[in-house]
Amino acid sequence: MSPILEIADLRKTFPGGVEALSGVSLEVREGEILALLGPNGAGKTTLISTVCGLTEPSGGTVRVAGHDIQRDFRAARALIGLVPQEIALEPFQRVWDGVRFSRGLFGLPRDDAHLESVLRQLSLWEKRAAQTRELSGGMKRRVMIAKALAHEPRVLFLDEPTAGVDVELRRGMWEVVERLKAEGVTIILTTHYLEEAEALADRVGVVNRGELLLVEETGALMDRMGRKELVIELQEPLDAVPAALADYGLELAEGGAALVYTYDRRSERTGITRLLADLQAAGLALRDLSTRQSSLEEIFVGLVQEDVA
Ligand SMILES: Nc1ncnc2c1ncn2[C@@H]1O[C@H](COP(=O)(O)OP(=O)(O)OP(=O)(O)O)[C@@H](O)[C@H]1O
Repeated sequence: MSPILEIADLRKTFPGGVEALSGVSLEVREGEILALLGPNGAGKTTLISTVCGLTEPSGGTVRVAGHDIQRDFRAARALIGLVPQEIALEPFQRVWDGVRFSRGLFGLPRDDAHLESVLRQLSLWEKRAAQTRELSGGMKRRVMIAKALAHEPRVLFLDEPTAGVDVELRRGMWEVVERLKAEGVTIILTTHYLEEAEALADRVGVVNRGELLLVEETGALMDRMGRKELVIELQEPLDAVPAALADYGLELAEGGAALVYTYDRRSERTGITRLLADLQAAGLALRDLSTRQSSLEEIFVGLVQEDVA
């Protein structure tokens, strides 16, 4: 299947000289959720704005379902829904009027059944007659999404959909995103929350200093980069790692009451069996063993540091 979004060597240098995008290439498959992760100022919003035609690229091309965003702007833009970072709504506008207006902007015929289904999907149907000023912050965000979906786009951009919202609202937003995916909408979201990418995304792209460092299946990224730690709790605390165990790169933790061994869970030989035998040979009595996997957060920090080095 050909990708729904094709970005090739996209560049953006702002007047004043900031190079926000320095040659980003990316293909997004229809129906997937792609999360773009990156620190503040990495270029995520610029990437989205450029794809959506709000910022003019300095170079490169963007095609949406084969339509070039510059040469064939109207056709390309009609396929895109954009939910920007900032909530921007008319305080006195009623929810229903707002979504109808958004659809009208694309010159589409009235389709109340579609708008009703969008509002229901976002749990806003009961609020259709409310003015936006009467809504909670979480509802306002959902109204922004409803407006972005009013013209039946095939690709939806969500720029930090859960920035600054509490855990419950964040989970509610994840459900919304998953429902949209089930409807066949391709979703590209930016986030600072690594658990969000891990929970939602089929693939993760890491952006740093205007470059896309990698794009990879979320699970494969975890597998490839995921280190595991074996935490060995000891009966008696230690002052230092015994010299006989120096080869394992163990770290003391919990005030000497635990040793931490880091290994690659994909490698054939993790070294755990030998380590346990050597622990016994060194006369150490164990209280408990546990393992934990490095999170996407640790992977991400590692990647960005590599890029800086
Ligand atoms: N209109 C503009 N004029 C000049 N520079 C800009 C403009 N918009 C963004 N930049 C610069 O481009 C770079 C990338 O910014 P961008 O907003 O795309 O980052 P981001 O990854 O979305 O960050 P955040 O996570 O903080 O939203 C930054 O250095 C920013 O200061």
